[in-house]
Amino acid sequence: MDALIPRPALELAPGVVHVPGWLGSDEQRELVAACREWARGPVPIRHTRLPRGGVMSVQTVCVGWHWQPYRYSRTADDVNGLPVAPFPDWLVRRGRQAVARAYGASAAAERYTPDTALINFYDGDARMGMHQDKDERSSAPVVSLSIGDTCVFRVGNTETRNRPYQDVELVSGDLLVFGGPSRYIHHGVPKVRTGTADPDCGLGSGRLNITLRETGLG
Ligand SMILES: O=C(O)CCC(=O)C(=O)O
Ligand SMILES: [Fe+2]
Repeated sequence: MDALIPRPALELAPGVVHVPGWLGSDEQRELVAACREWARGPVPIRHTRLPRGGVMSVQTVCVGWHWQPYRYSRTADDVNGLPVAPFPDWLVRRGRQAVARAYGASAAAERYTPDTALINFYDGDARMGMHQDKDERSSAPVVSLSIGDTCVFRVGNTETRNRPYQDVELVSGDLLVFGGPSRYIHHGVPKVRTGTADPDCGLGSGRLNITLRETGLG
């Protein structure tokens, strides 16, 4: 849905680029359809268990490599032990397009080869606390795609989980890339605005976020 007031692409901090409306409705629906399949199996989407006994409020399924706190493996040892679905070539290409859009076309964007996707589904009161994505051995950028309900995404700093930070709204179809000096920023999702999804995005309710990453694992 085109906003009445256009939202320009912005570099929020060095290496953090927000591109509103990067994905069209058709592209969003294709991603939603792919995520629905991955959510069914071979490893079903679930609330990730944390080492101290809690569970995350978001539901997550992984492609390429399985993430569990705080490591990657080929098999989902904390779910059903099965190998996760392979990372498709079309998603590598999508990741390269995202990096090129955010940072400009370059040899580095062409070399970007994400090999894991974490697919998070937020419903009800699901949120994500401030954290760093630091279980990857590669320092290549993280590409984040948002579909469905709008959320408040908190862009923090590399030093602490606290201020300074800035809050941005991620709307259905938005791209956010964080890399370079901001690859290890703390970030989180303090709020999802229930019922704000674009009706054309393919998701009836809730919010879907897909992050593409290079694990740097062989
Ligand atoms: O849902 C989001 O926008 C962020 C997800 C995230 O930070 C993560 O999966 O590590
Ligand atoms: Fe993250």
